[in-house]
Amino acid sequence: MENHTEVLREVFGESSSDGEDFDPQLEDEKITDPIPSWEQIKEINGLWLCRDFLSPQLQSSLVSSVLNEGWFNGDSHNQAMRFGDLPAWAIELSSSIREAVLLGDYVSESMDLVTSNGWIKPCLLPSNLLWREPLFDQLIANVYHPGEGICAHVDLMRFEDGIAIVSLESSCVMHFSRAEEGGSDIVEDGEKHQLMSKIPVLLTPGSLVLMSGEARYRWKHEINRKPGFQMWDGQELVQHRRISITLRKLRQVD
Ligand SMILES: O=C(O)CCC(=O)C(=O)O
Ligand SMILES: [Fe+2]
Repeated sequence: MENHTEVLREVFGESSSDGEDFDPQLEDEKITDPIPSWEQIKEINGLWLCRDFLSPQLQSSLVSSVLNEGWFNGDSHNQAMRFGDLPAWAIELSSSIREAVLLGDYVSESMDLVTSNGWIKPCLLPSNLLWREPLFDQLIANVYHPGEGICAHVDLMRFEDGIAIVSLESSCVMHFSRAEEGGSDIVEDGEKHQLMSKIPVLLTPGSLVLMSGEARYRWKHEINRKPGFQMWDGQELVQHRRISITLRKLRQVD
């Protein structure tokens, strides 16, 4: 962000003091409590994870809001999509995402921008995406029972760049693999194995994933919850129901 003071002023309001210039240092406690901690997935440009995005209370209230929509009342339904006007809770969720990005960028930019080797810290989400209106206008809520997941895919091109996924309930491992075809495949015992290894990312309840740029367009993501695939730290994760909320923006058609 170019001017954080302005941005923070806009989002969090004026300083409570007497009209003096806004001083982020003085405002620290108000605006950085709690500070979201963002982790960059180093192997994949544009992939960020915020593990403490939603407190346990906010997680349960979000689960209630989703279930209260009645989308999953029949056993056969495990996915719901909404376009355009999103439910109030989803609009609130979008605002919290924008806020978490702003706070994350604010915290990292308050440190030295340029490191000793001249490398500039990448931002969480390019500002043209962060400030578009609305930030998101499409949502998918998925409910996964134990053993259920989602095949490797790149999200459809009908959606713009900048995709957010909020995870609730059971933890899972999402794997990322390069979307490029051919090149590095080898054939062994009649099966195709990709030389390129998959990058595992642990999605704990209440976490937020942000995908933009390469992470969104050049990497596939998948969740394989078949036995043996949900390994983390040498242990297989115990599976319960998992709910995810994916937020995206539809591409404008000219
Ligand atoms: O459930 C998830 O965490 C991912 C969902 C997803 O990738 C999608 O709906 O495109
Ligand atoms: Fe996806």
